[in-house]
Order: sequence, then structure tokens, then C-alpha cells
Amino acid sequence: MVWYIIPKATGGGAFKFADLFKEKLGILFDKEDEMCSLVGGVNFLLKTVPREAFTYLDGQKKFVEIDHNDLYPYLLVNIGSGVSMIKVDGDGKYERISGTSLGGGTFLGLGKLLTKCKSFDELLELSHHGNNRVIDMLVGDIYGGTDYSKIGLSSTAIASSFGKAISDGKELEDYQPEDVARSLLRMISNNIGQIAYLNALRFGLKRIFFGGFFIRGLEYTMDTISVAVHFWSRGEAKAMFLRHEGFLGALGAFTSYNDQSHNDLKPHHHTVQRAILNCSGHNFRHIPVTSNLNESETIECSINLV
Ligand SMILES: Nc1ncnc2c1ncn2[C@@H]1O[C@H](COP(=O)(O)OP(=O)(O)O)[C@@H](O)[C@H]1O
Ligand SMILES: CC(C)(COP(=O)(O)O)[C@@H](O)C(=O)NCCC(=O)O
Repeated sequence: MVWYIIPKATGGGAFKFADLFKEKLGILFDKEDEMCSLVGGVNFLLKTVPREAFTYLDGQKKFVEIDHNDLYPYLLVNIGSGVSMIKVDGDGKYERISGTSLGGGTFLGLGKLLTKCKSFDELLELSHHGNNRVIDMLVGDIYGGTDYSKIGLSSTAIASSFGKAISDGKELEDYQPEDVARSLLRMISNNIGQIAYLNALRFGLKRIFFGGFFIRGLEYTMDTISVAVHFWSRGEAKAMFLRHEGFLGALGAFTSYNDQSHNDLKPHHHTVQRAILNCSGHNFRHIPVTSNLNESETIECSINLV
């Protein structure tokens, strides 16, 4: 028996590694567009998985009821290496309206250079133990310890990320890597939250969903993004996060099989004849799919969405 597996592949790696896979393994990818897959993944999750979206503020996670009849339009902010901001108007209806190159790759790249740590997890661990006020310049540092209440800035607001390094008279080695990691995480998350809200405002979008592997359900990251959205919207808008935020593209590629409507899909036991890969420009992540062969010569896949 000969088995032909055509993996669905999305992300830059689907293009970057296509020839390598063909040459070394004889495997051809079924390439799916990255933005289309991201949107497909989020729509699938929001329509199919209960308690998928939640807000996170002041250490409180609150699940959001999604009204399927009032889901669109929304803003999807996908934080991978870079950041894409996509206005979603329906199934397959979307427009990439903005983005920023200051994303997860910036956090990891700068973090590695500045702290000498080797991995994302190490950098995060460091950031948990740091204090950003050691290196960030606060409004109070500029205004002699007081708020600048006339323009709505408290003394503890960050006036300038990493600003204290200007005149501290310190070298990089004099700072604790924990504090540097913390400032970096705060700077990137805050900036993304701000740009996201400004784009939501630009298009009159009330809902903003944040996804991408950068978030990883991390409380500090989500809290910073939420505070940024809250601050800039003067409490009018709320950032929302997704429980399966790191697998949006792969899920979208999966739901695109045979142009199946998301409504026909259930999160358990899909019989498909292919496999799924989520390919970024530099790594592969397999969506948690278990598979086994059955008598009709198909691969039975069961997505474990927990
Ligand atoms: N274990 C990890 N290894 C590497 N990066 C990670 C890890 N966990 C989270 N990240 C973050 O995720 C980002 C990549 O997100 P991802 O959604 O996979 O985007 P891309 O498709 O560009 O690879 C990294 O830049 C990093 O900030
Ligand atoms: C090129 C990308 C779509 C690739 O997606 P990623 O692998 O970063 O998830 C993304 O990195 C991006 O949107 N970067 C550019 C940001 C901008 O300046 O608009």
C-alpha cells in the first residue's frame, strides 16, 4: 500500500522550505495563505470552541460570550515574529490594515543580545523576576515624583522605555538581566496594544482579539496589552485573548480542507487524509493532532482542544 500525504502548510516556511521538503523527503506542501489561515483559525475557534475568548485585567481572567450573529467586524492582532493587524468582516472576508515590525521576534532578538539568554522561555523567566522601573524612565522621574495629571499621566506611567539608561552612568553589565527583560517585554507589549487600539479606532472596530505565539497565555504580557488598550481607549475598548492563540494559522489551514464550512466542523474526530503543519520562517510547529489509520485508508485525526 502506498501512502500519499499532502500536508497543509501555512506561514512563510511553507514557501521557504517547500523545495527542501520536496528534495529531501519527496513531500509537496499544499500551501495555504497565512492571513487567510489566521482568519480561518480565529473564526473557527470563536464559533466552535466554548470559552475560547477572554479578557485579562488586574489579574482577572473573564471569558467572553461570543454572539455568533454579532461577531463581525473585529480586529485580529497576530503577534508572531512581526505583527499583523487584520480587519475581519466575515468568513474569508478580511483586510490586513496595519502591522508593526516590533513584535515577538524583536522581544526575543533584542532580549538575547541584551541579556545573553538563549531561549524565549529563559527570557520570560528572567522577566518574571525583574523590575522595569529600574531602567524605564517614568513620568515621575521627569516631573520630580508627581503626576502630570493635566494630560492624564500618572507619575508611574512609563514616559520613556529604557530612558533611565541615558543618564544612569551605567553600562549594560551594571543592569540586572531580569530588569532589562522586564522592560523589553513591557515595551513591546505596550506598543502593540497602543497601535492595535489606534487601528481599531481608525476603522470603528469595537472588538480586538490578540493571538500569536508571542502571547503564550502569559499574564504580564496580556496585562500590559490590556492596560494599553484600556488607557488609549479611555476604558471604551477591551483587549481579548484566545485560549488557542498559538495555533491559529494551522487551525485555519485545517478548516480549509475541501472548503468545509466551519459550522460543519466539530473540534473532535475529523477524518482527514492529510496532515497539517504550521510553518514559520524558521521553525515548524505541529498542531496537537493524534492520528491513526483506519480501514477506509484514511488518517483519523483528533484535535485535542483543551
Ligand atoms: N518556545 C519559543 N521559542 C521561540 N519563540 C517563542 C517561543 N514561545 C513563544 N515565542 C515567541 O513567539 C514568536 C514567534 O511566534 P509565531 O506565532 O510562531 O510566529 P512566526 O510564525 O513568525 O514564527 C517568537 O518571536 C517569540 O517571541
Ligand atoms: C511578514 C509577516 C506577515 C510574517 O508573519 P509572522 O511569521 O511574523 O507571524 C509579519 O512578520 C509582519 O506582518 N511583519 C511586518 C510588520 C509591518 O511592518 O507591517
